[in-house]
Amino acid sequence: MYTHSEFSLIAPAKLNLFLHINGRRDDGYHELETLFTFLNYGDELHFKLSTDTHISISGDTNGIALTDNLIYKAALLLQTHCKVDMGAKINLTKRLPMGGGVGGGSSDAASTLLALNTLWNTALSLDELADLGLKLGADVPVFIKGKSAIAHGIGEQLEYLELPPKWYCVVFPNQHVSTAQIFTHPDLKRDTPKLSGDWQQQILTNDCEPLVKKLCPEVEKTLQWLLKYAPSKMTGTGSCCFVEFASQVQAQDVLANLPHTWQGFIASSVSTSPAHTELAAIIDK
Ligand SMILES: C[C@@](CO)(OP(=O)(O)O)[C@H](O)COP(=O)(O)OP(=O)(O)OC[C@H]1O[C@@H](n2ccc(N)nc2=O)[C@H](O)[C@@H]1O
Ligand SMILES: Nc1ncnc2c1ncn2[C@@H]1O[C@H](COP(=O)(O)OP(=O)(O)O)[C@@H](O)[C@H]1O
Repeated sequence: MYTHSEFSLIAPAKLNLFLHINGRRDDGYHELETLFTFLNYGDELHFKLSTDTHISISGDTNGIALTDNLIYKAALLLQTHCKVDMGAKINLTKRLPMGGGVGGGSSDAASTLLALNTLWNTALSLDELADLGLKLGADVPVFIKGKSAIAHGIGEQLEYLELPPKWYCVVFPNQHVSTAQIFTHPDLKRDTPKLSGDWQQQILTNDCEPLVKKLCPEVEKTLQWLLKYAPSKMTGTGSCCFVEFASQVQAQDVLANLPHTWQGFIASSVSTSPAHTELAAIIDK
């Protein structure tokens, strides 16, 4: 039984190293194949147990109403599902750009479920938490499971794999892209055949990239600018773009030269989500 009453937990960024869209289901969701990796960089959440059932969020709420915040939705879902008679005071330090394709909202939700499952001693398994998380967003289960993976289905069927660690420079071109807008657009490419054979021998792209480049010229500019350094890609439905390197210095060099109109960060990839690594250390204390 976990007996401490407060701790902090990271909500890491993800990158989609490729994203193929294989079709559209009758409910509007898309069948995907996408490679998720986690970064050692993210939002910071602080959780403090309350003896009443109130759930509050302070810090960088960025104008999102309490009941719309995925952190609140996650906390309420777990509280209701497990009939918990405690609450939580949650503080958010936001570092991940919103609507940037690095999964900040989904990661915040997943870290909230992981943290409160510990703080409230609800003892749900990762499978049970992932099933709950899927109600909040297609990306939440991968953050709950916390292992780099190729996702199938709508993003919830996970095939785990180890990836060699790399350094990334991730650039946010100061434009937010709505996932729903991209997935409802008539021009989105939706007919990429499913992967067969060794995926590492195939051409792996992001099917959202051509459409987002057309809709957001700043994304096109960012991808072009990054090409000076390495092959550039967009993550998820955008708008963040990234380049991959073997060493930190190479990633740092790109960041040092970034035009002032954009924002960026560098981070290394990890096969296990840093939220899981941190939580294991907290529980062991
Ligand atoms: C595309 C991806 C790839 O990682 O990333 P983002 O760019 O958003 O981070 C995700 O699958 C996004 O996951 P998430 O952001 O949790 O999606 P949801 O909240 O469930 O859905 C947002 C919108 O996208 C659509 N959607 C989402 C996932 C999917 N496989 N098909 C869809 O058509 C939904 O219909 C909804 O209108
Ligand atoms: N805690 C949160 N952090 C970020 N976005 C949130 C949060 N709660 C709700 N949202 C909503 O979810 C939308 C998508 O956010 P985010 O996950 O950052 O984008 P993406 O899926 O492109 O990475 C935001 O535009 C915002 O309206």
